[in-house]
Amino acid sequence: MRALEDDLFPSTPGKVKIERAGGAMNRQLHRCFASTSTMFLWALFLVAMTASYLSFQSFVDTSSKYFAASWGGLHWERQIRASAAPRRPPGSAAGAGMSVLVTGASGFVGAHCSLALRKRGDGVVGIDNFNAYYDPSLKKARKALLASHGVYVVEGDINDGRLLAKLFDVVPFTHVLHLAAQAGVRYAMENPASYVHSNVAGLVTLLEACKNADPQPAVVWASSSSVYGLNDKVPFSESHRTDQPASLYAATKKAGEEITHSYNHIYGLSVTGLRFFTVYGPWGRPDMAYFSFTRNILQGKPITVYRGKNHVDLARDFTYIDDIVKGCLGSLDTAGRSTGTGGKKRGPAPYRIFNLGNTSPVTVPTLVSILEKHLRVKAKKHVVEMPGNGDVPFTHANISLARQQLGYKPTTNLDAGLKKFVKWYLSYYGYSRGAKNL
Ligand SMILES: O=C(O)[C@H]1O[C@H](OP(=O)(O)OP(=O)(O)OC[C@H]2O[C@@H](n3ccc(=O)[nH]c3=O)[C@H](O)[C@@H]2O)[C@H](O)[C@@H](O)[C@@H]1O
Repeated sequence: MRALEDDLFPSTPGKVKIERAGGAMNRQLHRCFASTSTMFLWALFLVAMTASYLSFQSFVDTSSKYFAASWGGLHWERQIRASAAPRRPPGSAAGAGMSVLVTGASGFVGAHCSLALRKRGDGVVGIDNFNAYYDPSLKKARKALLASHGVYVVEGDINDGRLLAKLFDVVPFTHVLHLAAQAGVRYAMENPASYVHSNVAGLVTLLEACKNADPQPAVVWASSSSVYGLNDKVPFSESHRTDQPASLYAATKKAGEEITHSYNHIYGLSVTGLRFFTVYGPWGRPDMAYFSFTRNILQGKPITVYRGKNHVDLARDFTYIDDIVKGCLGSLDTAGRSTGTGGKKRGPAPYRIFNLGNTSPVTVPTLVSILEKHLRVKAKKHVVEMPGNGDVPFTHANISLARQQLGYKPTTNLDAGLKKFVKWYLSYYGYSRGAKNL
């Protein structure tokens, strides 16, 4: 059965039939149909134009909303300049002070370093994308803490080259402390693309901005102990093999070391890569074992403890956050200048790599018993063989190079560090007030 619309808007065969029939009546009809189809085409054209206009408008709205809300404008620039201004007393022995762009400033290490820099009088501007890899409310709380000390954190991604260029336009940063990354060894099997996005593409976007900046900043950035991968010579020294990564995470960090080397070589960027060894402490990362174990133990939930082959316990060179902060600030203080300008280097610039570890590995079961002691709760342990998910059986740092060149000297052992972590945890999550709001 033909529908009403079929009669009003005949198909092409119908139109042919009318032409064949001839006659005034048919010509009339033809004109009528011709004008109807022209109207139809015009209507279609108008609908298409309106649709594309509307979608363009919504694109413009969304992006301008994003940019207007996140960055740009005179007020924003004033905030950036104020945050970036060093506040060391004139004539201070430590010099005039640095202006540091800290990426991942609302992350664990980023927040601690930003605060330490600010406290000693350096200028700091943060950038963080507040992604949901772990509870963003913890990142917002760190941001609020930084704001209360006069450190402004821009909400944005290191893949946003326009934003980075704008930041360098507003402030001649002397240093970049690049800590933004997709962290976590095992999560790389779930979301490999996020590692490439942040640790490779994001890194290159950032280095491009640094290379284009005038003056070029010195770059200090977070590599990882995981680059040692299957290396079994202990303790791990910077000269050991790092070409056998055990996870995609490790591979992207190793790629970062090679990528930064090329920017150092071609453009004269001063680069210092820091291989962090399992950093822990207050305001830490909820995805890490010491943190999630604490949460589960307090909630009476079981914890999974991985064990290596032949029932050998896994071990880590757990490093306390305050020691890592000292290593980062020592690296910034000793970083030589970048030598490039206008995309060309004028001479060689420093390229350095340091282990920042604790030099005393502790097994995972020992970590658990220290937590039990400080929490005064017994853990429900579920011991399983380490799955093939990128983990390495142990890490152990040789820190001679960092000691020699940065004056790096870790002073907090795991027991003392976890005591501080537990104190913070209980207070942050309201345990001391009996709220248990986890
Ligand atoms: O040193 C580093 O560079 C890396 O340190 C940590 O990686 P990882 O040492 O694996 O730290 P955790 O995830 O806290 O694991 C610590 C130990 O606990 C074990 N573990 C972890 C989780 C779990 O449920 N059970 C368990 O026994 C792991 O196998 C590992 O031996 C960080 O998560 C990485 O981002 C960082 O780059």
